[in-house]
Amino acid sequence: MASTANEALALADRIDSLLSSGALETLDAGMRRKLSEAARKLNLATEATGDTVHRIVHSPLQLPLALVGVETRLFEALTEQREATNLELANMTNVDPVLMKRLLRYYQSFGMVDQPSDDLYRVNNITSAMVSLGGRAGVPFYLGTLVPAFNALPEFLRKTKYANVTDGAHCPWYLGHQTDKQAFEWVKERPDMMGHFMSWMVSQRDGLPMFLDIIDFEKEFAVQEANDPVFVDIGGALGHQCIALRQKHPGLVGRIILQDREEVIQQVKTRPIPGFEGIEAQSYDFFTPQPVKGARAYYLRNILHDWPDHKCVEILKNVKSAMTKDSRILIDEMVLPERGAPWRATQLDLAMSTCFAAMERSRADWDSLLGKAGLSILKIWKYTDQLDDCIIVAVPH
Ligand SMILES: C[S@@+](CC[C@H](N)C(=O)[O-])C[C@H]1O[C@@H](n2cnc3c(N)ncnc32)[C@H](O)[C@@H]1O
Repeated sequence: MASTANEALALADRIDSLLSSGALETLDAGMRRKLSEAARKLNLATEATGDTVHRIVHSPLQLPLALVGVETRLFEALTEQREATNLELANMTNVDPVLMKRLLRYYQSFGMVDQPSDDLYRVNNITSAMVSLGGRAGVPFYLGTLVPAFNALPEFLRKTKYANVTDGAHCPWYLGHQTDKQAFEWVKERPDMMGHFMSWMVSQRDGLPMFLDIIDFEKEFAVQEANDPVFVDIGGALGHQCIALRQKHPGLVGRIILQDREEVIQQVKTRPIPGFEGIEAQSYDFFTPQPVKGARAYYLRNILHDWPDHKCVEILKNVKSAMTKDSRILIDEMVLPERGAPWRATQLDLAMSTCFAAMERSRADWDSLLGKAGLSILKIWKYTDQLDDCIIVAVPH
């Protein structure tokens, strides 16, 4: 007992000295993650009951307060200045200094800024994350679009007697927003949310490996003729994955084609993101037959997780109708493990359920879904631990 207490005390001291040494910044991403996950588990395993309850009941404050920091440009100002006093930050953001002090007190207590002395605040890794494209887009997008649906989840489940949510026309989304519009239709009518949604699609996996890091696409999926479609990104948003492919393999032979809803393709055509040159953009509804025939790779990233099984079968059958013998479907999605699924994955699973009556899937779920669409899995390449993201290569039986 005494030795465990001594070990724990020594560990706490070592953590304190590591934090104050500045040495953490020299660690690579893998080591930082290992440490972060270990600390997270330790934190939860040692949390006192009162702290747990207060952390959870006040958790709905964190996202709105993050939005205040984003909208006032407080995080941006601190990132630019590296460190600043309360009054300097209040002046830079036009926030009442008394309110600013209270906000900063909250942010430092949640590790969102550092406070090296009584009246000095310093940027840290969390402040920088809030200034990244993901922070600037994800924070307002989640608060405006997903949170009302999240809040309706308990009432919805109570009313449906805790049945699994599988009907895209009847899920907490509609109750939370008091709307009859499906989520993509609702977002389409709100240009600010549409802008955040698209930026979030571009940035939500920033800092993680991508499928092109583990697959030599040019070697695996080459075509001979410049006119042959080599990569069709179905529901590819602004085309960031097409651009990544072009940048990774500048000499890749064949057409790279982005497909998405009309309003998204309009944005791509009028305001393309950098690097889109040479990529084709096509409006296409994936609930209709695929117009590009015989492509080498039909790629769907985070598409099927937006839809319940019966709708995914429709989408997949539409791809299948265009495939020739060399065509492959590349599904870029999570394959959830049966045990110990990562937190970034489980929260997305329930977010998909709440907004779309959809889900993240395990290997058994994928086998069952693809079987219903007349497809089999040829191979699965896993490329992230944080979310168990994989490329599932599927072909007709
Ligand atoms: C979750 S996002 C994924 C975007 C992109 N594949 C990625 O991984 O970043 C879903 C995408 O599907 C598109 N989408 C939704 N319904 C569609 C439909 N019926 N036909 C084509 N695209 C659709 C959306 O506009 C959005 O870009």
